[in-house]
Amino acid sequence: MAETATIFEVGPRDGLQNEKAQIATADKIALVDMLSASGLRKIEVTSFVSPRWVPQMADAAEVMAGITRAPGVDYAVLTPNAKGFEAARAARADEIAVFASASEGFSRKNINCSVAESLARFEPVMIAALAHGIPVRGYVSCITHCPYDGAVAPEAVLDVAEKLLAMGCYEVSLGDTIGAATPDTVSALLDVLLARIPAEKLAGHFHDTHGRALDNIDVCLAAGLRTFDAAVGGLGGCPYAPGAAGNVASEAVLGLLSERGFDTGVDAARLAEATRFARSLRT
Ligand SMILES: CC(=O)SCCNC(=O)CCNC(=O)[C@H](O)C(C)(C)COP(=O)(O)OP(=O)(O)OC[C@H]1O[C@@H](n2cnc3c(N)ncnc32)[C@H](O)[C@@H]1OP(=O)(O)O
Ligand SMILES: CC(=O)CC(=O)O
Repeated sequence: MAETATIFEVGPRDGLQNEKAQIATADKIALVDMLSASGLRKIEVTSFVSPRWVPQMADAAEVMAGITRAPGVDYAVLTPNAKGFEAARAARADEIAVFASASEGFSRKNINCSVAESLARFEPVMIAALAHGIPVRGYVSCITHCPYDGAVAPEAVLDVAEKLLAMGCYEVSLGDTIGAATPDTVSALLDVLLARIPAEKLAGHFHDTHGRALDNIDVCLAAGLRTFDAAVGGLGGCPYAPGAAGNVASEAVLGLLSERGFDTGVDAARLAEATRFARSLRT
């Protein structure tokens, strides 16, 4: 029997958050429903962040209320603080994600605080989420490069990842926020991380700015990681990371994982329908 791997679909959130023109709430809902029908088991739907900071996600509650929940699918949302968590809980998110950075420059630009302050802010979110039985995923952005501070040391990533796991995150997703990672830098990072963290606690989150995302995923696969974030149609970018291009496309990750013999449970034809629709939403 084939070994399983997970595609964590982030298109409706990471993919759409950077679109300049406001995308209709109904279209966002339709996209999530198409993704649900494709067999994906993890879908990051939206983020409960400040609408001043990310106007595209201002309709988070409406999107969550409008989607048709498929059995067996976890619908995830980003929550940067307690206010975001309360909104996520009200919206019946199946899981939430807190997001930190390995670099100070990006942390300040993205969430207006230092890395240490962000972790302190996540503490009450974690406590509340775990008390309500809501699993929490952690992100570490800028795993090899920061658009403001330059190269990032693997030890800085390890420090934040270990703190997120110690707080209670079930998994940490390693964000190559501006798509600057290469197989060599990913390999060097994993050498440091895997000496302290089991591979099943880590996920890869690659942007494809320089066309290296699939090569980087291959390195992660060889190291034992089995969960990869991706955005349908290669949508994506981050409003606070100049140079961040789209996330690696879900359909490309599906192709790679299938080629490598992994079972993802995703129906390629259904995903292709969602891909066409996602591309039509690009502004
Ligand atoms: C790599 C990636 O893709 S990461 C994801 C993309 N980036 C993002 O989503 C950026 C998210 N960042 C943010 O939302 C903001 O930086 C914050 C909320 C974390 C911090 O911003 P600050 O301005 O420092 O927040 P602060 O706590 O001072 O509150 C300011 C205002 O925002 C509101 N606010 C704070 N948090 C939230 C929230 N989660 N949801 C909605 N509104 C919020 C406050 O109520 C307050 O509103 P008011 O001025 O009307 O009173
Ligand atoms: C939160 C994210 O979206 C991760 C990243 O790209 O750094």
